[in-house]
Amino acid sequence: MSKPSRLLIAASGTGGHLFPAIALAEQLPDYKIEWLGVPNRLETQLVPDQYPLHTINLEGFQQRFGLGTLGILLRLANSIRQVRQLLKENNFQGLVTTGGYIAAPAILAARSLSLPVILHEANALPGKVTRWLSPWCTNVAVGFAAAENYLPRVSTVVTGTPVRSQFRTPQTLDLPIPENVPLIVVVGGSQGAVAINQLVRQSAQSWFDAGAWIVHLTGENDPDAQSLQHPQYITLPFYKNMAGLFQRANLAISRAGAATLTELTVTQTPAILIPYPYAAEDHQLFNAAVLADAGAGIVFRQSELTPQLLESKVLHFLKSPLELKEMRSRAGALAIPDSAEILAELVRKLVN
Ligand SMILES: CC(=O)N[C@H]1[C@@H](OP(=O)(O)OP(=O)(O)OC[C@H]2O[C@@H](n3ccc(=O)[nH]c3=O)[C@H](O)[C@@H]2O)O[C@H](CO)[C@@H](O)[C@@H]1O
Repeated sequence: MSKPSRLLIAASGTGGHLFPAIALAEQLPDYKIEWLGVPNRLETQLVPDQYPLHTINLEGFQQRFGLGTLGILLRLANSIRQVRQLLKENNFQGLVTTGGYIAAPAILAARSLSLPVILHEANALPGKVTRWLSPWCTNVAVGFAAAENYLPRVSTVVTGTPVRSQFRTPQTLDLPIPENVPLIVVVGGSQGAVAINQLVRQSAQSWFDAGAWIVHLTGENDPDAQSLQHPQYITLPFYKNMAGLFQRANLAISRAGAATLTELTVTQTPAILIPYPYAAEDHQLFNAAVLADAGAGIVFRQSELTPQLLESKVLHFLKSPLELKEMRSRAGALAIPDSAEILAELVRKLVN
């Protein structure tokens, strides 16, 4: 039997970068996969035990201020050297990355060794590293077709963004929610969103009065997370079974990270989207526009959204099941549920 191919996956920082990479890795059980991340981010908790995690220190390189261009270049050169050494010592045959800062040294190191690189960009407005370095990659896959407009010199393929396998089969929900009540899920990306949490807590009473239940994923950093108590209200800092939750939900109130939006299309969950206003280059607004333009959701900028406006919009949806049904099917029309397999196929072609 031939030896398994060795693949390095560089994905780091947030759930939005990690979950799609984990979903892809799940489709490559015959590969010897190892992970590249940084020491103090979510990968130390989320990367499954079967993938050894190597870390490099990107501090300084990630800071926008403080270091001059020369400082940043020196850091980058140092990171590239570390990744090159890792790739050579372990005889990796290729690299997959989901973008972000970790992608810069990873792509440059792998290409300097002539290894194939597959870059997956989940956002509708590709990040800076993707825009700068995609011409160097062997293959560039995008989650949303809109991203292709920003990568004019690159040949890209629209693969969608991989979702964890649970999203594609019906999941049971281990939360005590009655069967026939409308369910609203509130989620602020993998870190939670304090501003959305506050808006929701101020608006929720009339949704309870209308019979709705709320599952509110607050993130770990909300000091007031426990301030609202109600029999129809479940609050958790983080929840693993997002597939079960989105499948059951009638409506989501959410930030507009690419991974979450992709999941919402796969589970066909209508959404009120409130893009994170401080995201790099306002990229969440571009993601949200993809769903809004397709009629799968509506978008509010955080600055224009008052508790009253949110309250009345949700009440409107709770009274309009037909409208929600149409939004569900429009969300479904955007979905590429087998994105992980499509990307895995690409990996098999290039890394062997
Ligand atoms: C603030 C910021 O810049 N965030 C970016 C970050 O995503 P960030 O991680 O903030 O957000 P995403 O929405 O893309 O992904 C969140 C992921 O965490 C999961 N989840 C969330 C809460 C929870 O309780 N349990 C759980 O499992 C979601 O199901 C999803 O898979 O990378 C994304 C992909 O490049 C970008 O589109 C986002 O804009």
